[in-house]
Amino acid sequence: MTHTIAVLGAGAWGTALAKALSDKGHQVHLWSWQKPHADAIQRDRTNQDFLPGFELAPTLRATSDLPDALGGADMVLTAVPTHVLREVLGKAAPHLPESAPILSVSKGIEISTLKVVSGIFEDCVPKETLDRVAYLGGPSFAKEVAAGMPTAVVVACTSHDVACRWQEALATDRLRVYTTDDVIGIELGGALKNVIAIAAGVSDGLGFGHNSRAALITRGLAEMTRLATKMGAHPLTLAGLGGMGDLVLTCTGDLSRNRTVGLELGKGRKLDDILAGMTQVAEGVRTTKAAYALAQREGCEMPITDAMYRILYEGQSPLEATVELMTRRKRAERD
Ligand SMILES: NC(=O)C1=CN([C@@H]2O[C@H](COP(=O)(O)OP(=O)(O)OC[C@H]3O[C@@H](n4cnc5c(N)ncnc54)[C@H](O)[C@@H]3O)[C@@H](O)[C@H]2O)C=CC1
Ligand SMILES: O=C(CO)COP(=O)(O)O
Repeated sequence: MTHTIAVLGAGAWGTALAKALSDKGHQVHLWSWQKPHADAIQRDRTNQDFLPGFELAPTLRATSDLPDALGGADMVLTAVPTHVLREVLGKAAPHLPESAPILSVSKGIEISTLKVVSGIFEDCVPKETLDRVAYLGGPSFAKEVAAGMPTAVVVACTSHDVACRWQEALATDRLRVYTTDDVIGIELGGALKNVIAIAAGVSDGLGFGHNSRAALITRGLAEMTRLATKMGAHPLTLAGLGGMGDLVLTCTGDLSRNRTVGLELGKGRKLDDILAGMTQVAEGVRTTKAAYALAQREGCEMPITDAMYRILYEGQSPLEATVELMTRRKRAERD
């Protein structure tokens, strides 16, 4: 069965998913907030700014008019950076098609409220819409999905029916889609791994080796799991695609924007300079601030996140942060 799907957000991930959906036969309306960008996609049949090199199907229609993008859609996918989601949902809410399943693919935590994406949805859409909203997680670089490389993701939703509808809409022989009801687990896994990915990049940028990176991945997963389970997640979710899977991908894969930020920091560049040279979002930079505050609120020890906070927001040198991390109080592994 094919659908008309509005994809709100024409960055790398929104475009890769829009491409996957339209290649599968769905009618896709891809919304960019900037008219020249939408016009260029519509004219060139590619997204030169965020996902160059991939041809988009003739059935995909790009627009910068939000009501037009949502008009006639029976499914809606949101793919904008977390810090603009509230603004985009505010504008989209009056035009959301009744009873359409919604899928958010953002991975972050809002700094001003410490809310994950489901919390932002709670504030922005009518209550009766909420059980139609699903959340996507898992190791999935946009470029590899666009290139048709086998990828496995997870759709989390409180409604099994909605999760299955997205599973059905997205799945192909190159995109395997699992379902889960653990929304908070998938959301926190996807957001917190970005912080650890920056740390792994810092480690590599400092010239450290595989031992250091493996330690960061493993102890990163431990602190991600500590916070997520405290907030209601199932521990096995964090060991799955949306936790461990995405963590390994972004801590080791050179396509990761978060890991790239870390690499440059480790080499001694300043955060502002690094960000000024980037056109794409590295969610982990903002998420570090939010996760640091969230850990304090929840009384949860997150030493790698704390170290990243000191590097990103207090100007501590990566080397000094490393020494502090390595010499913190001695403890048992499973504490
Ligand atoms: N790129 C990837 O491989 C993956 C990304 N994600 C997540 O998806 C979300 C989106 O990421 P990407 O598409 O990669 O980001 P991106 O940096 O490639 O694109 C961001 C898009 O948001 C738009 N934008 C900026 N300000 C806006 C505003 N005020 N209103 C509306 N749109 C605005 C930009 O013009 C751009 O089209 C993030 O939360 C990211 O963590 C999740 C999985 C994979
Ligand atoms: O979340 C991602 C892949 O699953 C993308 O990671 P980056 O945002 O670090 O590129």
